[in-house]
Amino acid sequence: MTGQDYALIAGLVVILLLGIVALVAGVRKSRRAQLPPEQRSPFPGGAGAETGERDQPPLTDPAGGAGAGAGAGTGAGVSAPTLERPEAAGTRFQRLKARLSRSGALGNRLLAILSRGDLREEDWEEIEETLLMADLGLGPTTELMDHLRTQAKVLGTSDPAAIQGVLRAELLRLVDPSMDRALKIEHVVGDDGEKHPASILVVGVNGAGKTTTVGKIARVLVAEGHDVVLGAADTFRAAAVQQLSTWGERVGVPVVKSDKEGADPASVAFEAVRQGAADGADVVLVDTAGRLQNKAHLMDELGKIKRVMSRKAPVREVLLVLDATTGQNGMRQAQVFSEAVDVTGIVLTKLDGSAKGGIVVAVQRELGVPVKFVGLGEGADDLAPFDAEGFVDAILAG
Ligand SMILES: Nc1nc2c(ncn2[C@@H]2O[C@H](COP(=O)(O)OP(=O)(O)OP(=O)(O)O)[C@@H](O)[C@H]2O)c(=O)[nH]1
Repeated sequence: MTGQDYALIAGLVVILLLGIVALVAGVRKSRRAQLPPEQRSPFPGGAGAETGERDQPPLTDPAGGAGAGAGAGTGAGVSAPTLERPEAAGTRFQRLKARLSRSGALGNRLLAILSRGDLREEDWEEIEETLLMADLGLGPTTELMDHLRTQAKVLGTSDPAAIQGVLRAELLRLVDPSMDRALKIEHVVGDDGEKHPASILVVGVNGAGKTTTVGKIARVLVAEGHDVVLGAADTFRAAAVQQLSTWGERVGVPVVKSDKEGADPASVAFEAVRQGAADGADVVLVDTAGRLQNKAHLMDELGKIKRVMSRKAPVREVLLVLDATTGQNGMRQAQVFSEAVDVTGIVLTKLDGSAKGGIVVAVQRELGVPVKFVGLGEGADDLAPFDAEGFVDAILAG
């Protein structure tokens, strides 16, 4: 070959390389175009001025990392699905709060009683009964009734609007707007002195809505511009793993799971944390199997999952998912779960269509930890950060 031939081949190689680079850049750009826009985040470290544009998790299985038979991936195959753009956290409560009022037996009944004007003993008893039926709990109900009666003596009960104002203020005080409800998602510094993703463990009884909640919280975080990894540690129910994979796929979030049914959930949880750190994710959310609080070995298993997840860095949050319709039974669950794994926040699901909003107060009192999210429907974005004022206004709206 002549020198000219070599020059021609070199030129062709350069053109080919440039073509490949342009193609890869084009694919990445079009993928980013499918992703949610940056939003102002209500969470610490959320998307904002500092975070800038960043790559999202890959759509196909990231390589390796299959300790304990666990692997990560969305199962999306070769063709990249169009990613959904989840609703930002800030607008959700406003959109969904009508569902609380619609279920509003509480507001309607209270307003009907108060509007009678001069309240008699049987009216007071009816108010008390209404609050108890809304699962406010005995202690908070007694407190509220005492304040209400005292104020009624001062203000007189011929002005229903004044008493309603007192009722609103008292309910708000009980719901406690001062509680810190932000999800703790700042990075944690591990024993190795390195920054690790915030890991969040999600627990609760069967059917409370854990898997759905993990998927929904992932969407909230993605909408806020965070990189998330999910851990499918509900290895007991094969459908739960598939369910979580679908949640992940829809927003381009990798899901760490095991190929083996009945695999050790602690191993899957550990692998999720490891994968999250390797990917440089912000948050790792781990789903667990539903368990009855009276099954001691299953409660011990939760403790083990948390310990194993904490090997490199402490678990940031343990969220207890409670079905709001289970009423006082939920309180017992809350106590036992809290003893097993130190619950740091509560997610109340199925508050849509339930007149049991008082459980917010009861469960916060019982555990001393805040309700952080409320589930208000089966739609993918029907989970909202809890807003104390909005909540009280909605349940009183009737
Ligand atoms: N209406 C309504 N339904 C909900 C809400 N949250 C969850 N659900 C429904 O509750 C059902 C159970 O949800 P899952 O997420 O599968 O419950 P789980 O706790 O993971 O179940 P196990 O793994 O069996 O313990 C599903 O049909 C969900 O759609 C909510 O806020 N409102």
